[in-house]
Amino acid sequence: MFNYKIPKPVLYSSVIAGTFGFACLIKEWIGGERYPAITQANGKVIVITGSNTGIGKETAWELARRGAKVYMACRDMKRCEEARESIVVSTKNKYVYCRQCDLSSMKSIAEFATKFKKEEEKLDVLINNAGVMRTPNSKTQDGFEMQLGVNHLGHFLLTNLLLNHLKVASPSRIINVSSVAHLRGEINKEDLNSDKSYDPSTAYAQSKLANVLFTKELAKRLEGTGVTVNAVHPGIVDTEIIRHMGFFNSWISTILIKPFVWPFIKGPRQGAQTSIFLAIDPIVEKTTGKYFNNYLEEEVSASAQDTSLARWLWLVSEKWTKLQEHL
Ligand SMILES: NC(=O)c1ccc[n+]([C@@H]2O[C@H](COP(=O)([O-])OP(=O)(O)OC[C@H]3O[C@@H](n4cnc5c(N)ncnc54)[C@H](O)[C@@H]3O)[C@@H](O)[C@H]2O)c1
Repeated sequence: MFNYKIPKPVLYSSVIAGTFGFACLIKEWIGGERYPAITQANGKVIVITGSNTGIGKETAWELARRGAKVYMACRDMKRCEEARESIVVSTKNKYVYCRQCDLSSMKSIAEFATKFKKEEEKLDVLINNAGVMRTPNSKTQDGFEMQLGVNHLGHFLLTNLLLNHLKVASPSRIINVSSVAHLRGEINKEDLNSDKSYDPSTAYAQSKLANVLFTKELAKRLEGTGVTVNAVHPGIVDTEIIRHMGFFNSWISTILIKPFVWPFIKGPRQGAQTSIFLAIDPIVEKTTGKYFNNYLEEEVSASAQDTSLARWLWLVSEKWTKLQEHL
């Protein structure tokens, strides 16, 4: 009889390596397939908000790799420049630019749009990606609740200011990065700006529902122009979005919780794939007013399908952002 005992160090390291390998396989499976490399973006002018980190940075990298001229519309110019340099070096595409655009300031958004329109004659793709989550109770420079202001109102104004340039490039596309969190969102008509009471999680869900309602209403208003607009849930992605989430952003969580959840959450590159697909794939050139997750169209919540609510939100957003004065 064969009587060979596996030495303990060998046994333990095999178990660890096997478990790690299995975790990697789960992560790849959860992350989904990478968008296939055939579609190029040469000659396309693309604006991506919040593209110095996370999903936005990976979206910028991939579209630059495919030949697009990418404008990184960011709040923090130092971090934007660092990200831009790394993208230019690794993609060898020098047509990647940093431009200041703080979505918590209507003035900054208007300045960005004016400058962009002087620099470019058309815009092929606008990716409204920037976002904040569960911020402490705070207001933007114009007095909007921070999450509603940055995630929805800022993008509402930016998109409207760039619409003519998108029409010039028609067929062209807008992608709004929303979230599965919209499913539990409600639009609080009595206290949209959370002035009377504030809950960080409720305000985030409201802002992400606003992204879907904006997508639906804008798609209607753009019928016949060749400009499409779709929303996306990127998945649960390991990014800096948790920066305001106390314990989950602490070193204790990094040591005790992250190793166990790591296989089940996407990396930023994986989280960017559906945005990239919606930005350039020919198959969705005419698709508009839809919500996607992992390349597939998905149902949205009942509130997100409420057309009169979408119209109400549009009118309020138009008024609050003083859109007509900016046009
Ligand atoms: N990470 C997730 O699990 C997840 C899930 C669902 C949806 N999302 C959405 O994905 C988008 C990207 O988030 P992420 O996960 O990459 O997070 P992230 O924090 O890494 O990136 C967000 C980006 O938005 C920028 N930003 C924040 N405030 C801004 C402002 N005032 N002006 C301009 N830019 C600003 C940040 O600087 C950053 O570049 C967000 O809209 C988020 O709501 C993320």
